[in-house]
Amino acid sequence: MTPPVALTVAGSDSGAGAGIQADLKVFAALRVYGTSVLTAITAQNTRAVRAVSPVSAEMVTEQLTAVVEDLPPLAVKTGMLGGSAVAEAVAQAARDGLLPNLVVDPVLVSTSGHRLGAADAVARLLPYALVATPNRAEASALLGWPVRTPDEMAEAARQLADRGTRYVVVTGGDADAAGTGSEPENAVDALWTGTGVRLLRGPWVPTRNTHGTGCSFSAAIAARLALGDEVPEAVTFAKEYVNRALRGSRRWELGGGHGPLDHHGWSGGDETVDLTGPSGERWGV
Ligand SMILES: Nc1ncnc2c1ncn2[C@@H]1O[C@H](COP(=O)(O)OP(=O)(O)OP(=O)(O)O)[C@@H](O)[C@H]1O
Ligand SMILES: Cc1ncc(COP(=O)(O)O)c(N)n1
Repeated sequence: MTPPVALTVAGSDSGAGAGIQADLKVFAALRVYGTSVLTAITAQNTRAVRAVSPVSAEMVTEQLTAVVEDLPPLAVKTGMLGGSAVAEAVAQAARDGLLPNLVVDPVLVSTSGHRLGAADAVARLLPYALVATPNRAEASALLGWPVRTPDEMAEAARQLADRGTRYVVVTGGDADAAGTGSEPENAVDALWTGTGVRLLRGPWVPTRNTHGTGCSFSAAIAARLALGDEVPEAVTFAKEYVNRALRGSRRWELGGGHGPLDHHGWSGGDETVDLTGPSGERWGV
């Protein structure tokens, strides 16, 4: 059967743990045909981003046109955009109706600490997004106040939806969502559904290999939307997928920094995923 098409509009990560490369791996793992529009080239590995070379807004528009006129996507995700000119080129494509089921991952800073984008550039896309997936730092930068606790994540999701995004998931996976500094029991995300907030809890995976979790999460949402899921189902699926991929690469030794995820389930058998939370509840929405 012909697979559905998804599109990622993002930066290249030469280490291939995040960015375009991660997105295409997720699309392939989830049996969706992935297409790509490059917004920037990064010289990057698991330890650091050494250099960034932006792609011009004109070239981004050319790539978008080439893809959508021949391989129209059923869902689209954006990651690293670089500057405002590229963000505006993508926003124009969205206004032209070329980017259905748009998932915006507001990439601002890499796990290794390098600045990859600007909040005002991301903000241009929020009115056209079906789903936005900021982590707490990104939500803080977009809103101008510090987002730390699950209650604050829920409020941030609601406030960001006021910018025109239908569904907002504020992710808290990158640190202890309760702000205590210790290893959390659950990775908590807050999903604004249009009528209220649901907290999504998944078992915390203790691992250093977290490079590309946010990219993989948003790509998995886009892939599931392309396959016909409603947003809450797509988000739940993506959270389970990332959890499995984190567990799979827990013991991998790739690079000296934050290593990548097991996108293809290669570790499958030896890392069983327990889909019940610590208190026995089934997690998800
Ligand atoms: N160690 C972990 N254990 C379980 N789930 C995690 C862990 N880290 C992240 N997640 C989950 O992964 C998804 C992506 O969230 P995260 O907050 O890491 O994105 P991000 O900070 O944008 O990622 P990155 O910037 O590393 O690409 C969320 O559902 C989050 O709960
Ligand atoms: C090209 C590109 N896009 C996105 C990220 C963010 O991913 P992470 O926060 O895991 O470093 C990245 N490092 N590089």
